[in-house]
Amino acid sequence: MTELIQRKLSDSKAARWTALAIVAFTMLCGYFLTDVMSPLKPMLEEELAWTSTDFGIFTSAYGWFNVFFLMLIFGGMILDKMGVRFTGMGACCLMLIGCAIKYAAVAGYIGAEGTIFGWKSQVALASLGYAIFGVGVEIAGITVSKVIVKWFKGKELALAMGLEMATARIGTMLAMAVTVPFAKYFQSVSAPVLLCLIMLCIGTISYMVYIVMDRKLEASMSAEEEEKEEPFRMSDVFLIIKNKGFWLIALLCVLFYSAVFPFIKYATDLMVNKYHVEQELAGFIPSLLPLGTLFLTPFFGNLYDRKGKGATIMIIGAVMLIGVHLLFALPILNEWWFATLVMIVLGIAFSLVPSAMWPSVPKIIPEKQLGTAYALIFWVQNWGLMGVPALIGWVLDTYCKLDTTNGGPAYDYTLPMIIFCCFGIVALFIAVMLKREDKKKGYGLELPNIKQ
Ligand SMILES: NCCCC[C@H](N)C(=O)NCC(=O)O
Repeated sequence: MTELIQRKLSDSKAARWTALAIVAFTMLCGYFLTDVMSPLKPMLEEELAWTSTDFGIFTSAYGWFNVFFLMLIFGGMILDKMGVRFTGMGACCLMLIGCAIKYAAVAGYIGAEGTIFGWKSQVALASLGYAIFGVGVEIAGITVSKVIVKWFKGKELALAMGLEMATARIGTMLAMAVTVPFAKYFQSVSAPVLLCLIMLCIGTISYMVYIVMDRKLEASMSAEEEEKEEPFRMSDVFLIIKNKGFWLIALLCVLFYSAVFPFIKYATDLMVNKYHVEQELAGFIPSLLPLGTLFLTPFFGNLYDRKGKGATIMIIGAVMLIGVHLLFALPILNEWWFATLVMIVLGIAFSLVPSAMWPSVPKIIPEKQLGTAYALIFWVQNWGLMGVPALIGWVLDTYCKLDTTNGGPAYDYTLPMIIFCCFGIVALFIAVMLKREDKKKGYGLELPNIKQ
């Protein structure tokens, strides 16, 4: 009797790495727009008369709808109910709409004059666009995490997640390095946003290609495997939020990322103000951060896949984060080369924690609840991504303004850097608790991901 052994499409190395490359490119385009305005802070102040508070409001808009309208949580539920094809396309459309509104505002096509709710119309409309984009890119993020679990579970899961994050961070790196020269070349602060809009169109087309692959993957799955995909139930949310391990990961996530992503928004300005780097070159130093993560996130992901030690990796990352922000806060060595060295260390910390954190979630939460679990973690994280930039903008305007009559720096960044350092300290505390919880519950965070 001939026995037919059915091979899933994801069993093919070429197919699963191709699927990964396609969705990672979509994320690259999303991350480009996420950070494109950061290096433009000094130009926004000079050309559009934005204050640090305006910049802080705009930056915090990223999380408005995700946090207050629970859009991310709905996104996670939609993902678990409707699947990655529908949700991913919806996320791409939201990114495009948000980016178009943001471009129209920064270019002065809408809201060039007047105020809305007491804010400059331009700031309010650019923020609205960014808030819509924020929903899209976050839902795209959880969708892509689920896509990767679908193709890589029991295989090179952490390496794949690391590579996806590394690719996405090329977007952050481009935003840091090319934005100011690009804006100066076209003599327009909005030109880089237009470039992002074009990139997002390409990213959306790329996701359409993935949809074709996803259909083929499902067609290749046995009926038994498809049946395993039980429908999502509301009670799943309660099961997730009753899980202590979930809360520890969510808290570690918000604290760690609050000390990194909002820092990136101000890093170029820090380089100008504390390390006296030329405005046009200042973005290059923070761009080293995502550059380092390009190689290190997959490297640490691979290490986690093969050797385990996920919880320990997160603890080491948190310790490094504290050291880095302390060095940026201290009034020592205000030299560009020192800032560069410290930024490289931050790049290592920023590779360690995500490479272990995201692949640890499927060890704590069952696969059918993963979309919702990632969404809930991103939701908690978005409180930080929304609140911290606004807090730093306000702190800069209120406590850190310097006398600029002799053309010196405009801000003293000591206090903002101490705030970032405090997030690192609490993150370390949570990471230690997570390791203890893992020992108690046996999640297997210290074990390798690859099943022999
Ligand atoms: N600058 C992009 C923000 C994406 C936030 C997203 N919720 C996330 O944390 N993704 C994982 C990562 O490490 O980028």
